[in-house]
Amino acid sequence: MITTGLLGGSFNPAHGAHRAISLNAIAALDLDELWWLVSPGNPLKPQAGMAPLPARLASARAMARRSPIRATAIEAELGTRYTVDTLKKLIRRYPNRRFIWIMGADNLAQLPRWRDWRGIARLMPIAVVARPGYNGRTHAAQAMGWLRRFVRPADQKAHWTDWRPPALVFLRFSPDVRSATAIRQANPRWYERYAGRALRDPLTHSPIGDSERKGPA
Ligand SMILES: Nc1ncnc2c1ncn2[C@@H]1O[C@H](COP(=O)(O)OP(=O)(O)OP(=O)(O)O)[C@@H](O)[C@H]1O
Ligand SMILES: O=C(O)c1ccc[n+]([C@@H]2O[C@H](COP(=O)([O-])O)[C@@H](O)[C@H]2O)c1
Repeated sequence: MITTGLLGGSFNPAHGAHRAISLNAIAALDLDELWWLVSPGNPLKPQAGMAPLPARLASARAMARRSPIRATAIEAELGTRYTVDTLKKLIRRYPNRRFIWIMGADNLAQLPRWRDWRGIARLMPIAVVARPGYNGRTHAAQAMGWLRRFVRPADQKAHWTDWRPPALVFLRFSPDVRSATAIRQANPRWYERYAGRALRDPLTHSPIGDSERKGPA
């Protein structure tokens, strides 16, 4: 079994905190690999301000260099946008892997708005990474109303492959305030440096569509 963490995101763009939490999660959860699932489009985020997928994937590839992190836009190939659909397909497609879903505490807060979020928790264990400004108890009260009974002690995190989902573990690394929002505010045209690149997905080797390279509306 190849243990594989999954960090889904917009990566608009990828930044140092993505890398830092991923490397820390690899160590904490004893992962063989961690995949960044660069989303074709978060169903809850507006299209406006979202850089083209090839630029976001290119930024993720650059940020993941020389590490066990693999940046992929596999959802574009699978034709999925909702996490529950993606995870079902990945489990079917990679039977020799054991997956764990990883997300920042900000995403735990909005999890009840995701399609079939309890179904997601039944598919694989979930690791929630602390993020400055998001306190699990106050911000994620709704999600925790159901998930609290499945919380595992953090000191057992390396044994997550023994857990039968639903199972949830909280990971606390040194707090990292970096965010894609701050990067976009400082440099709204960050994606221009990646314009015009022919791109193959590092995981699936499929060409990544470049239909709208112009940039955010
Ligand atoms: N500084 C951070 N600490 C903990 N988790 C983070 C941090 N930055 C991003 N994440 C997590 O990484 C995943 C992908 O994040 P995303 O691509 O949305 O970056 P972001 O910085 O949150 O973007 P934006 O500011 O545009 O919302 C999410 O699960 C998010 O919670
Ligand atoms: O499945 C859903 O309903 C759903 C709703 C909102 C976000 N997600 C996923 O959550 C992950 C984090 O997204 P983001 O934009 O906050 O980086 C990414 O993989 C999205 O596809 C999934």
